[in-house]
Amino acid sequence: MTTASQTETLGFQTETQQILKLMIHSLYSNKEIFLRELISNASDAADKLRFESLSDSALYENDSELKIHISYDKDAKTLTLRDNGIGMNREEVIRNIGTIAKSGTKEFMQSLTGDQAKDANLIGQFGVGFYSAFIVADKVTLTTRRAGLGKEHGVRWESAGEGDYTIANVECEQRGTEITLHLRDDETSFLNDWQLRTVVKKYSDHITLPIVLTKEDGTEETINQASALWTRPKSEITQEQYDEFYKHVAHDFEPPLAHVHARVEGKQEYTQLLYIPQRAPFDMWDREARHGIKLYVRRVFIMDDAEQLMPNYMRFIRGIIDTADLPLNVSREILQHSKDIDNIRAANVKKILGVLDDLAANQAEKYTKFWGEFGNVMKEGVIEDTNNRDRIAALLRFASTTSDTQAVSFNDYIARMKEGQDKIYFITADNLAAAKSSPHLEIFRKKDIEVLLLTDRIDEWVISNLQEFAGKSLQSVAKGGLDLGTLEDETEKQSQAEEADAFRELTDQVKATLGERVKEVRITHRLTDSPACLVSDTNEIGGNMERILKSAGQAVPTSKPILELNPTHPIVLKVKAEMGKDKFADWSNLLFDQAMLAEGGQLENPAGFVQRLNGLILALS
Ligand SMILES: Nc1ncnc2c1ncn2[C@@H]1O[C@H](COP(=O)(O)OP(=O)(O)OP(=O)(O)O)[C@@H](O)[C@H]1O
Repeated sequence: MTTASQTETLGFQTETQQILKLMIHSLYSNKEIFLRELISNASDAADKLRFESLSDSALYENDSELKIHISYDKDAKTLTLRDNGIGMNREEVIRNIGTIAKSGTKEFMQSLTGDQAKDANLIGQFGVGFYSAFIVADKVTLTTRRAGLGKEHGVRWESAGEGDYTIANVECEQRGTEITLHLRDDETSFLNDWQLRTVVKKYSDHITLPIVLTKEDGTEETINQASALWTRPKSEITQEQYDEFYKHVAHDFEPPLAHVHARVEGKQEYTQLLYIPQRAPFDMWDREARHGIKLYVRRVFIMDDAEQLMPNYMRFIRGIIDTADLPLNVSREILQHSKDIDNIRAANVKKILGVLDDLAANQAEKYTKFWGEFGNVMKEGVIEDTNNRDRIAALLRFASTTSDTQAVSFNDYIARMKEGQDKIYFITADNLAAAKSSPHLEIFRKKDIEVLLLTDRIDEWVISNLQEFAGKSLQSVAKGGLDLGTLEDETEKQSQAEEADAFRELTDQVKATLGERVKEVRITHRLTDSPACLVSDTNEIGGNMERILKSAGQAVPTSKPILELNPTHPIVLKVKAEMGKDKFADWSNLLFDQAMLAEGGQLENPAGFVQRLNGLILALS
């Protein structure tokens, strides 16, 4: 039980201390942002109060004019921010202020390099929030009372930002949170009307609540516009204001990559202000990741992370939707079954795809950055969003035999197709090096036909969901018989048929030797440099997919590969000459094993392979 004034000294989590230290060092050159962060929190606290009051208006305690106050005391060298928002109870203070409890904290700590410039970027991305106060203050006192609790339930938290903090229960007349920064001796330049006005204007003009400064002469002045940014006409909003608003809603430190702002009128009425971040958040692959955007109903904040407003594959989009069509008491459950919300989500997706189309067409550098950060998530869209599949497919970028980076679109590929080529060729592999050196590419190199190199795990699913693009079917170069259609002339086809006959006895005998390890053995002309390769049947899942599924612990139907031999390769000719002799079985197995290794597979019996290899080397020498 807590008694009034119960004082405790508690230690920060280890991570909190480390992050704090790093933050103070790395953000020092940009120290004024602490004001933005504290104002942003105060504004969120007001939003939360407004929302909770919808179902319990007593929470306003006869004080419904929500505001943020800034005042300072030159003699005491203190700067104070006060809000009459939701406030916190003791437990909430310990949980929210005493820890940096975020998903991704561990990943974040691991990603630190020790290089200050690099880490400064990362810390901004991670989110600095309340702790940025310690950039300029050597002591911070936070006094707060949660709306609806009696005045004896106030809490005072105090810390010098080193190892620990104290927390005590105090009487607190006013609901909300007051934060006093005891500024370091060299940070007193903030104790100045002009300086405060300038910084607030720069970073926090978009804040919907009035920010009231008590000036040196004791008079008060509202120093921001205090109207919701998204309700202002686009022509009156500067890029900088859009950027600062983004930082507030996204808790990001860097400006966004792009935004879209639109008002929809007619049957439904709503405003969209959506942003594409520059960088993927740390928790993008975390199941618990933040997802969705802020929902407002007629400018009243309703909820954060309204995941119904964005499909999963656009979970990195931040921003707000303000609608006139929902009741103020709308809940997450209602959102799940709302036709209005479905329509807004569909419209959001269209808007974001529109922005991406535009970046891809007109701002290549930005699009490349986007793809690097979010490409793998966008690929989920091909699987998830059948309505927009073709549009998303056009936004995909791949590595190919002409590009080591993921920069080739299907349209680029099609534009470079050879005369007579009617398929989009690709290969899937575990990594780029394996894809590039795959024997399956040899004939394509020889004929100068581009092949897409797909090395992300999700690519297998993307391809099987797409099947074709713009009427051109997607063809794995490692599946089925090689059919280059009109890319081959009649004489080539003729000589291939003749070779298949000439090698029939060999292929039959290799098949007899390998038995159950292979489905079939045949002659191929897809190889120029390698003696052999494995392919899978058209309807089977393929080696790469099989390995992915196995490593994910899934039961995989066993499919036997087809062994193809290169009739012009000296080793194959050597094996042909060995027919009927002692070493023939060793040679046959060797061909199979090396083909398996070349495609990134694993041998069932590696020691047996080495023994055979050594035996053959010795026999040759
Ligand atoms: N003025 C305030 N009133 C009420 N609660 C607050 C206030 N300031 C902070 N909090 C609480 O403390 C939490 C932590 O704040 P902090 O600024 O460190 O992180 P954040 O705002 O959640 O995220 P970020 O660090 O990305 O900005 C907030 O989520 C909120 O619950």
